[in-house]
Amino acid sequence: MIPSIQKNQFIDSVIRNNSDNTAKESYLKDAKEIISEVKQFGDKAVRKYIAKFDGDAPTYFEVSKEEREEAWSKLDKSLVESLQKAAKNIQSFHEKQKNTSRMMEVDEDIISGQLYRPIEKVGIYVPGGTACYPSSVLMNAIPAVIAGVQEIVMVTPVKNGEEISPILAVAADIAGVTKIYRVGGVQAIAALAYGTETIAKVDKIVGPGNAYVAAAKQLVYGDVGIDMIAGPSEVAIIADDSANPIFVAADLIAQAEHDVNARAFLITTSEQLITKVNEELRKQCEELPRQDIATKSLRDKGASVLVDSIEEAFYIANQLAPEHLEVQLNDPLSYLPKIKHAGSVFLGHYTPEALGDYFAGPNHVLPTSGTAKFSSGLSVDDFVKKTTYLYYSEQALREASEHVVNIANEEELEGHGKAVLKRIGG
Ligand SMILES: NC(=O)c1ccc[n+]([C@@H]2O[C@H](COP(=O)([O-])OP(=O)(O)OC[C@H]3O[C@@H](n4cnc5c(N)ncnc54)[C@H](O)[C@@H]3O)[C@@H](O)[C@H]2O)c1
Ligand SMILES: N[C@H](CO)Cc1c[nH]c[nH+]1
Ligand SMILES: [Zn+2]
Repeated sequence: MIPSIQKNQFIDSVIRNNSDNTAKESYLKDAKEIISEVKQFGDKAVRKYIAKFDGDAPTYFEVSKEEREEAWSKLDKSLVESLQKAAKNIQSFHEKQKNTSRMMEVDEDIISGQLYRPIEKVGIYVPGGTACYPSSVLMNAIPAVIAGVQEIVMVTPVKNGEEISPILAVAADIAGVTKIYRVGGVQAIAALAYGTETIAKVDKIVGPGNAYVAAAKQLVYGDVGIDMIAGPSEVAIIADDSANPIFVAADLIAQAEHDVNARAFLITTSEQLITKVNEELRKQCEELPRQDIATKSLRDKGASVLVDSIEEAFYIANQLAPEHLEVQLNDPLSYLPKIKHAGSVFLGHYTPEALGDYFAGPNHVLPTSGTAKFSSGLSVDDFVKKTTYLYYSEQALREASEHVVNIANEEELEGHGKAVLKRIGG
C-alpha cells in the first residue's frame, strides 16, 4: 500500500524535493492571479472565485450574531463538552508560553528593556474544502486570545453559499473569535491581506490550508504578516519491532485521509514491520469513508524506508524535518536529544498524532514541506511583537560617546556622531 523506497533514493528524491518546486510554481501562479484580481476588484472578485471553486457565493459573507447563537442549539451536548475540554487543554498549554514585558536595568543611568504588545487584528484561516476543522478554530484562536489580540477574524469556505457548520460557529465562540466570514481559499487570504468592501484588512494571517492557501499566504507576506507555511499534512513514523503494525498503519492513514497531497512515511529497522503495516493499511483502508483520498495519498506520496539502525532513522527524519514525528519505540523519551527538526513530536506507542490534532494541548498548526528546519508551530509568540526600549542619563551618554563616535566615523556617518557630541558639548 505504501511504496518501499531505498534510503538513498528517499534522501535524493523525497527529501531533496521536499518543497516540490514544480508543483509549488503552479500553485503560486494560480494564487497570484486570484490575489491580483481581489486586490483590484474587491468583493466582486471574491464572489467570482467562490463561484468557480465552491459553488454559489453566500448572500452575506459575515456569519450573523443570530446564526452564531442558533448554532449552539444544533449541537449535541456531549460534542460541545468535548470541544470545551479540548479548548481547556489547549488554553492551559499555551498560557505557559506567554512572555511578559521586562526591564533589564543595567544601572541607575542606563535602562533597557523589551515590551511585548499584541498584534491588533489577526485573520485566522480555517480549512474547509474537503473536511470540517473545528479543532483548527481552537488551535488558531486560543493562542491569539492569550496574547491579547483584540480582533480575531475567521475565514472558512462553505459549499454553495450554505450556512457555516454549527460546530465551527460554536468552536469560534468557545475560542473567542470576533467575526466569521464564509469565504475560503486564495480569495479569503487576499481579502484579509488587502481588504475589500466588506472584509477589513488584518495585520497578520495565520492558519493551515491546502497547497493553494499556503501559496497565497506566501505571496501576501510582507503586506501582512504570516505565521508559516502550513500546507498539506505530513507524518513520519520511526518504529522498530516493538511497534504494533495496527497502530502504525492507523496513524499513517490518519494523516493520509486529510488530502491527496498529504504525506505519510514509515522509517524503520524492521522489514517484517513494513510487510505487516502494508497488510494493515489494506484492511483499515477498506472500512474508511475517505478511502479514496487516503489510498491515493499513501500510494502517490507515502513511503516506507528500511534503515540499518535507529540512529540512521533519526538522521533521515531530521533531514526530512516532518510536520509530525512519531517515535513508536520503547523508552521513547530517551530519543528526544536525537530530534533536531520536526514540527511536533509524539512519543511512544500510546500517543497517536490524533491526540494532539484535537485534544492534548500543543498546537496542530505546524510547518510542512521541510520548513520545520527554520520555523515552528503556532504559538502565543506568533501574536505578539517585541519592541525594545532604552534610556541613558547625560552621564551615561558621556561615557559611551567615544565609542559611538568611533564607530560612526568608521561608517562615514558623521551625522550619527554629531547626534551624540551635540548633547555633551563635544
Ligand atoms: N499544516 C497544518 O498545520 C494543517 C492543519 C490542518 C489541516 N491541514 C491541511 O489543510 C488542508 C485542507 O485542505 P482543504 O482543501 O480541505 O481545505 P482548504 O480550505 O485549505 O482549501 C479549500 C479551498 O481551496 C480553494 N481551491 C480548490 N481548488 C482550487 C484551485 N484549483 N485553484 C485555486 N483554489 C482552489 C477553494 O477556494 C476551496 O475553498 C489539507 O491539506 C490538510 O492536510 C494542515
Ligand atoms: N493533522 C492536522 C495537522 O496537520 C490537524 C488536524 C485537524 N483535524 C485533524 N487533524
Ligand atoms: Zn490530522
